[in-house]
Amino acid sequence: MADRPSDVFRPEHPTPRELGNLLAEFGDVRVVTGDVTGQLTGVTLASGDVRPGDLYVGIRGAHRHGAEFAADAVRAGAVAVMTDDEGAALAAASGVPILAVENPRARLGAISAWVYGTEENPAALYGVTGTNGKTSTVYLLKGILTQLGETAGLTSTAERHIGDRVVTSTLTTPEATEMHAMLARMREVGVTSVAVEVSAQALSRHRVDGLVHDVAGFTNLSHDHLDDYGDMEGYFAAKLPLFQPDRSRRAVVSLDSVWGARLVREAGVPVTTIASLDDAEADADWRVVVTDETPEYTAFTLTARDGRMLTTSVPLIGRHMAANAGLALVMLVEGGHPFERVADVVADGIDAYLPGRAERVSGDTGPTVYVDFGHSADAFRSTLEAVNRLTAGRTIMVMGASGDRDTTKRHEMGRVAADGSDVLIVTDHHPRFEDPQRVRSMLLEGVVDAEHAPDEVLEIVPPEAAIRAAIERARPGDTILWAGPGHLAYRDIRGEKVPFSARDEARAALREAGWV
Ligand SMILES: CC(=O)N[C@H]1[C@@H](OP(=O)(O)OP(=O)(O)OC[C@H]2O[C@@H](n3ccc(=O)[nH]c3=O)[C@H](O)[C@@H]2O)O[C@H](CO)[C@@H](O)[C@@H]1O[C@H](C)C(=O)N[C@@H](C)C(=O)N[C@H](CCC(=O)O)C(=O)O
Repeated sequence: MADRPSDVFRPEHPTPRELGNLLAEFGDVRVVTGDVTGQLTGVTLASGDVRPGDLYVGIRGAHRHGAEFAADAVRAGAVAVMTDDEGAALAAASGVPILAVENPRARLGAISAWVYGTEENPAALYGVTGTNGKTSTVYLLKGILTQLGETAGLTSTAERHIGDRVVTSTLTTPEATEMHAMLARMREVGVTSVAVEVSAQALSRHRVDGLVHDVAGFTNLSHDHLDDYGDMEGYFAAKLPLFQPDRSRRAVVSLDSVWGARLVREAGVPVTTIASLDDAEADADWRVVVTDETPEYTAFTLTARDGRMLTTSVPLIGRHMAANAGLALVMLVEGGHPFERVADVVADGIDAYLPGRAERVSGDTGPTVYVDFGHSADAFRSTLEAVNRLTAGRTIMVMGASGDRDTTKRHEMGRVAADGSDVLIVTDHHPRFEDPQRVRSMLLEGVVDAEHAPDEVLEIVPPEAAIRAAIERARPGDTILWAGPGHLAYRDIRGEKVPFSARDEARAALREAGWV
């Protein structure tokens, strides 16, 4: 079978379900046409991903109605189509039974869980949400779980790990159809715990329906995605459902952002709290205190209110990474791992590799270069603070912002970037369909409002030229922070995914400059 991401999301030995039983199980699903006999072995939302035996679900999207692709799905082996009334008309000629339900997207989680038998999932689920630090926390969870001797799975913005298979992600949180298929596959390969990165969009769009997390974790909340949610209240409201009993059994909430205390008040499950910032709420149940910072690692202690304490480190820069690691550790303790055992396995440090998260791409000579995924003012602030503490020379920042996404955050991103850097190079990231010049101008307007003026502010495109300009200016002892592109292997330019890796580009530029 072709090695495409959707293949590893599938169980290899699915238990067939009778199509007729689906109707008995889900009383709101109606038969529009056809004879509902036959068996289902999968369910999918995308015609290109259909496998023989699938139920194809056609939903109305932002651009198309999925039912328009019912005939393609049937050619690929779909045995039935489920859609809404509008879709039923579009799919009428597909030649397989057509089922209708009022809001198919809202039923996807339950139906996928039924098809793949994941209602009773044997693996422990650890779900992480928040604006920044979600991806890092799920990688740290996986790292610590592995140190604890578990077979851990992971789903994140960067990658999905299913047993020893690693595939690159498209969405942060997969659609419910893929999520349940992936959990079924993980069960087949003996995964015992799964770290799940849960985006606000995933909660709003029913992508994690049918999942009950053993522990839900909250990192922080700051300005992002307001194009989707209007204001911070709306954004917070989108995250809140993860902390209700139908989605989680218990929660660990960081008090490092003001929204943490609010979440503690509004969560519907038992909550344990953690804090790492000096000015964060004083009476957290757990506290992270950074004891040492180097360009290679951040060491910290994690102390409980009752005096239990562990000492460990993360192979990453920044106090925010210690905060993420503390959250992961407490989530595991809340998930039932004895504290003493957790403390023991991490005593020599947490073993985790995070692709494109403050990832050091430089060698031992020349300037230090990190590539990071941070794309909010708050993320810039945390990483720049770490870089400035660790840099003897100058801090050179290369940054851009995504086109066709929340424009209101750009001003603050520009301001924070200028405040924290000695040389600032504004470049392009994913323009999508937006004029990249407009994106840069909005960032530069923020730069003008900064309290601290960098020695140099440059606007350089394309990003290949921007990183070379940064390296040209850098001397040993300086640090270059390239924020935004992270692990990604493409740039989205007018809807086309143009191959591009900031990590490879930075390494190539360092080689050209003779530093490696
Ligand atoms: C705004 C949004 O969420 N869009 C998602 C949506 O796309 P859409 O509504 O445009 O879909 P569409 O093109 O109209 O197609 C409608 C239906 O027809 C199907 N179709 C379409 C064409 C075809 O040939 N065959 C076919 O079956 C599609 O699979 C879909 O089910 O449904 C698609 C299929 O599942 C998603 O890939 C797509 O996510 C896009 C890529 C996206 O960028 N989403 C972002 C906003 C997002 O969800 N981000 C979050 C958070 C990131 C973060 O943490 O910062 C995430 O979890 O990734």
